[in-house]
Parts: sequence; C-alpha cells; structure tokens
Amino acid sequence: MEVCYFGSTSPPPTFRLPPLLESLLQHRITREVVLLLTPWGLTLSVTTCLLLWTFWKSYSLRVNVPTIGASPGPFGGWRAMFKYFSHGSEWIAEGYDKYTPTAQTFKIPSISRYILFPTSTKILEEMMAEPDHVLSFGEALTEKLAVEWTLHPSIKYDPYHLQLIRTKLTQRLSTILPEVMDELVTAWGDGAGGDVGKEGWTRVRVWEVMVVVVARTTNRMFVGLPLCRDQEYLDNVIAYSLKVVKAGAILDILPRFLRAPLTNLLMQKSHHYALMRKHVGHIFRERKAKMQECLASGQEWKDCPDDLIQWILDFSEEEGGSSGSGKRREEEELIARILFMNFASIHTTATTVTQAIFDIAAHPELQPDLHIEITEVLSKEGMSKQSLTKMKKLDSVIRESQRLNTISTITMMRKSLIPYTFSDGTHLPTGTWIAAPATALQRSLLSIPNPAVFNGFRWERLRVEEEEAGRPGRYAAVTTSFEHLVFGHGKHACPGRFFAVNELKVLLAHVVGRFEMRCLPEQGRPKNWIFGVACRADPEGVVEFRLR
Ligand code: HEM
Repeated sequence: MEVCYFGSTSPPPTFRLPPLLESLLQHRITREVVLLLTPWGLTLSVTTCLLLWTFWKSYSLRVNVPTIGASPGPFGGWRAMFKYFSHGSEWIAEGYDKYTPTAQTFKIPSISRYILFPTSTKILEEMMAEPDHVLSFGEALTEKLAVEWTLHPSIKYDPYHLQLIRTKLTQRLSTILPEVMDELVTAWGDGAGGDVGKEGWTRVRVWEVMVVVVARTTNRMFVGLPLCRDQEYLDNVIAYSLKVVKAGAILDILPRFLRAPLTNLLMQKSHHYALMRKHVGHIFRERKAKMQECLASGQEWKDCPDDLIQWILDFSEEEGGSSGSGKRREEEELIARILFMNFASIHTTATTVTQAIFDIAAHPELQPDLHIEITEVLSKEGMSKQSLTKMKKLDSVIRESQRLNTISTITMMRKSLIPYTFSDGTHLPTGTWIAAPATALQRSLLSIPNPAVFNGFRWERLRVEEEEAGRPGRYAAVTTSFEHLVFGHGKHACPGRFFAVNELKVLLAHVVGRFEMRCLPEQGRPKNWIFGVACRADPEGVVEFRLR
C-alpha cells in the first residue's frame, strides 16, 4: 500500500541538527539547558526567578535600625529566614533586652520580610495612634494570611464582621450563656466521655476534647442547633481554620499570579466550600426567602433566630448597608464570613482554655479556692454575665495563664502604606512591617515579683488594691494595655475578647466545679510548642481528672 505523507508520496526529509549542535546535545549540561526551553522548563524557571525576586524585594527594604538574627554577609537576612521558625521568639527577646536601655527599634528577619519592633512605649503609642491608611493592621493581617485567596477578597475590603462582633455579639452575651452552658455539658460528655473521673483518676488529652467543645459552643451562637453538633460541619470548620494559617503563610511568599492557581492545591478550597454550601447554603437561602416573605406581607418575623447567620443576612440584605457598599452578597462570600469567624475564634479559644487547664492542673493548690469561688457564685446567682464578673480568682488565673503562654509573641502588627517617620527619627519606607514585642513587654513592664513564674491569683490581689484606689478592671482578663497584649491593644484589639473570656469562664467553671485535676507525675505541665512567633498548647498533652 502506498503511504501518503500529507498529500505527497515521497517521505518528508529527515530533520538533522548541524553536527556541532548534535555533539553538544550529547553533553549533560547542554541537554538540561535545552530542557529548560520546554514549556514546563520555562514555567519552572520563570517561577523560580519570580520567587527569588519576591524574596529579594522583601528583604531589599532598607530600614536603618539594628538587626537581630541575620547572619553576616550580603544575603544574611535572606538565609536567616529559614531559622525564623526555630529562633523567631528568641530573637525578639534578645533584641528587646539589648535595645530597651537605649529605647531603640530593632528588626528581625521573618518569612519573606523584616519585622520592626519598637522597644519604647512612646513609639508604640505613636504607632497605635496612626490611622489605617498610614499604618494598617488590616493590610498586615490579610496579607499574612493571604485572605483574598484563602477566604474571600470581601473579608479584606469590607470587614463588616467587626461591626457585627462589636454590636450584635456583645448584645447577645447576656442571653447566650445558658445555651453555651448547655452545649458545653453535652459536648464535654460526648468528647471526654460521660464517665470521666467517676472511677478515680482518668487521663484526658485536653486539646483534642477542647477544640471540639469550643467549636460546638461557638457554633451554637454562630449557626445554632442542630448544625453546631454536626460532625462533618465541625470537622470542616476546624480543618479549614488550620489550613488558612498554613496555606496563608505559603501563599504570602509567592508572587500574586501564582496564588489563585495554587490555593486549591494547597488547601482543597473547593472541597471545603462545597461542604459549607451543603450545610449552610440552604439555611441562608431559606432565611432570605422568609425575610422576603415577611417584607412583602409587612409582618414581623416573630421567632427570627438570633445567630451569626442572621446577623450577616440582616446586614448584607440592607440596601446600602452600614458598610456603604449597598451590595447584596454572593453565597460564597456569606460562607467565607462564617469560615473567617470560625478561624478567628476556635483555635485561639481552644488553645487558651487548654493552657489554663494545664496551669490549673500543675498548681493543685489553686483548686480548692477556685472551687469555692465558683460554687458560691453559681449557687447564689446562677450562670449569668453578671455572675461571671464575680469570679475574680478564675479571671486572674485566665489572665496569668495567657500572660505566660501568649498565643503569639507579637501583636499589634502594622504595615506602612506610605512613608512614615516616628518622633525619634526612625523612618519606615512604604511596605515596612512593624509590631509590638508582646511577650517581652509583658514580662518587663510590670513591676510584679517573679514575672517569669506562674502565680494564679496575683491579678485578683492586685485588682482588690486597684478597686480600693478607684481603678476597677485594670487587671481584668479582658483589659488590654502594653502590660497585657494577649488580645492586642488599641483600636484593633481583639473585638471577640469579651465573648471569649466569658466562654472561657463558663468552660473552666464547669471543669473546675466538677473535677480535681493533676498533671502526670512523669510528664509535669505539658510543654508549649513554639514555631516562629506562634505559641501552641501541646496537642498531645494529658491531664488526669477525678470527679469531686
Ligand atoms: C482567647 C481567645 C482569643 C484570643 C487569644 C484572640 C487574640 C486576638 C489577637 C492577638 C488579635 C490581634 C490584635 C492585635 O494584634 O492588635 C485578634 C484580632 C481579632 N480577633 Fe481575636 N482572639 C480570641 C478570640 C476571638 C473571638 C472569639 C473572635 C470572634 C468572635 C475574635 C475575632 C477577632 C477579630 C475579628 C480580630 C481582628 C480585629 C481587627 O481586624 O481589627 N477573636 N484576636
């Protein structure tokens, strides 16, 4: 049979490379260079160049303050970046001790950028006073977590959740506690087991139980019953919160154009959002329909739920809403808002309650007094917002535990959006990051005896003195200052802290009221896990519980 070569009967001429090039291609190095010219090779080379350029660009910001942690040499900061995970917190402590006597600001290399730390509270005051278009908290937070990709751009550009937390959540505090209590009791029973401590000392992995208890109690207020008990929904919001931190850190160092394609690969975003649509999407739709029905008939929705889903809907359905955007929001954005609120609440609160339980177990001498305070208050007044304010010993233990196990050794992060100069002459070019060395400040600013040692009731005693001097609340767990930066300080201090501290008190009052606790003799207080500037309670840490 005759073979047809695209209309011609003669075979095409064989393409031959010039002999010199052919012999060059035999050589390994040349082959690899040629390989780089293939589409994959080109993509890889361009990406590598862009990554190097991104790193170089981040470290090229010249800020004339001393550096801690960078190795000597032209790429010192760049190389030190890899040591940041194991040394970040140490560097900040070292810099603080070294530069506090001269009130200087210093910097450390973190992943993809230098961060500056003022040691003088005067400079921190100036930093706090600047508006967001000069030194921006939102820009730093959303960039660090790559919020536009890991969650949704609207979280960055329209942060109306702040308003919801400050108004709706705060108003709801006085009525939510019985529901929080109810959820806690069932969640504790389901998680730790209903017969914990009945037959003597029982070992419990505190973090494992607490992360679910906190997720359930928090979601009782966010999405209500029965969804707050749905295992698939809970696993989804817990897992996604962790992925936001991890993927955010990776996306933050990548060039912008790579972020969108890589987000799904890093965190399976579409899978998690699909699960959210399955669980929450229909609730949004049903409630919107009901709201429209009420609007059309001019009737009030009598048993309208009072939860986060409804607050978001009320806010976003308002034409021209208080954000001024006037947009009705897409379902994806509404879902992202629920995920963001879970991200902000669950791991922070679960870590804090786990740390407090570790500290109470490690200090059994505190337990009888705590037990008396809790049972007295509850028997006289029951569980309410007012009665919780009377648990001052418990409040003091929470504050002390947070002080020594602060969730992040730095807070009050800001990014300069325009060039800025402090009163001491320290100049920040556009794009500089600056933060408060929270843990170091907390350990040094207060003149308290043995600041490095856990002393559970120290704040309760100081509060009594302060109250007598007419300054109530100065040492309460929710009160922020440069001496207590666990929730940040100033206009961006954590808006959820009032709810968080109430929730912590309800959880701890339940646990301390019912159980004695002790650490394992062979283990002692479980040690913290430190990565960079993050401080986590040991997720494997075990405490023994015995029913009173
Ligand atoms: C014990 C639990 C918690 C801890 C330790 C904590 C800690 C923090 C910290 C350190 C900040 C940054 C402040 C700064 O650096 O100046 C922050 C911000 C924030 N927190 Fe919390 N938080 C907790 C619970 C919550 C809860 C329960 C919510 C929501 C209900 C929440 C919502 C937020 C939000 C929305 C921000 C950003 C504030 C802004 O953009 O101005 N947090 N939190």
